[in-house]
Amino acid sequence: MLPKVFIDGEAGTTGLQIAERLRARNDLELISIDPAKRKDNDERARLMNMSDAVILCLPDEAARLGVSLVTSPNTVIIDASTAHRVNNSWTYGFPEMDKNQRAAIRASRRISNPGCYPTGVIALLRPLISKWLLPTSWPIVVSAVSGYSGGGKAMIAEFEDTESETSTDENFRIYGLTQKHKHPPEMRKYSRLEHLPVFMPSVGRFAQGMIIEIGLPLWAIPGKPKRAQLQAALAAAYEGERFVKVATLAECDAMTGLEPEACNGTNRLELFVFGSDEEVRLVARLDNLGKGASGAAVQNLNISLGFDEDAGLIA
Ligand SMILES: NC(=O)C1=CN([C@@H]2O[C@H](COP(=O)(O)OP(=O)(O)OC[C@H]3O[C@@H](n4cnc5c(N)ncnc54)[C@H](OP(=O)(O)O)[C@@H]3O)[C@@H](O)[C@H]2O)C=CC1
Ligand SMILES: CC(=O)N[C@@H](CCC(=O)OP(=O)(O)O)C(=O)O
Repeated sequence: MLPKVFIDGEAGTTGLQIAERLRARNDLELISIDPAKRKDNDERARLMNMSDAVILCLPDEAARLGVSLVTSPNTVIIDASTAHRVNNSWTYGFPEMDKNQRAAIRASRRISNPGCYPTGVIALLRPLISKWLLPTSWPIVVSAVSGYSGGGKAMIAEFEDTESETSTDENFRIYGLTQKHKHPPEMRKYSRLEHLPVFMPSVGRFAQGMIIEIGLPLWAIPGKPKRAQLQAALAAAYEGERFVKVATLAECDAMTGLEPEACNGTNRLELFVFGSDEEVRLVARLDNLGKGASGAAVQNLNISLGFDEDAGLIA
């Protein structure tokens, strides 16, 4: 019998893209809820408990409630929301983060999908901190820009639907001005930082794709690490990984700019170390709906259910 997979929130931005990646597959059965019953808890519970895996693509509160509906001990939950990302009872669904992480994901029934921005931050910082090239106490400032699909259906309507009450004609804006964004605790925990990073997100008039940047004044860091050491640490950490690509220094030096949409439609995460031995710009690029959400959820599902890790995904 094929494993059954239920996406709760299938009609949302993340859910739709997961369904798109799974619908074409013949190695699993996708269970869909009658749209009229999508907020009926009895029906949700029935479908969840008959499934081998449930992917929650819901706002945080609805995701917490969704988890409480799962009583079957065999059902794996992959939660795309922020609700359980720093909860020690859950496994963080970032397989490339650590050599043991895949095995942890495979053994777990509660997997929390990483946030889109934290995916870039953790991918850049964790190897540098692990190799002692950056002290855990270093003050980190993260600047980032996302496409507007990052804000889900509501933000898509803001940018695309001129009839919407919240319709905007802005092309770009910074946000998260109070430093209360939901992502810094996750960035701190899995990068192994002592302090919360300062987080400076922004959104632009393009649907999908994102860039995350961290500037490091190497001259000020104890031990004065060289740019090549940083690049080598990243390249070593992700050697052999099909979805994480670390640019060589020559590739970085040949570039004069970087746009955020190049990974769209893929599950790729690209990492760059620009600059000199004095100052570097660490950069991550990904599709917020690819490795930042839906692609990552499918990758975790594949690991959890024992499929090829890249089934349904584009590297
Ligand atoms: N968009 C992105 O780039 C990313 C999103 N995520 C996370 O994924 C989750 C979903 O986000 P996204 O897809 O963007 O959001 P959307 O707003 O696009 O979709 C959310 C879906 O959840 C449904 N929903 C809301 N409340 C309930 C409820 N109580 N019971 C059942 N269904 C409900 C909505 O139904 P309806 O609107 O029809 O009522 C909608 O279909 C969020 O936690 C988000 O943080 C994670 C990484 C990136
Ligand atoms: C442009 C925009 O608004 N982006 C969202 C991030 C996407 C998201 O929903 O966050 P998760 O990755 O944690 O689920 C935000 O900043 O809240």
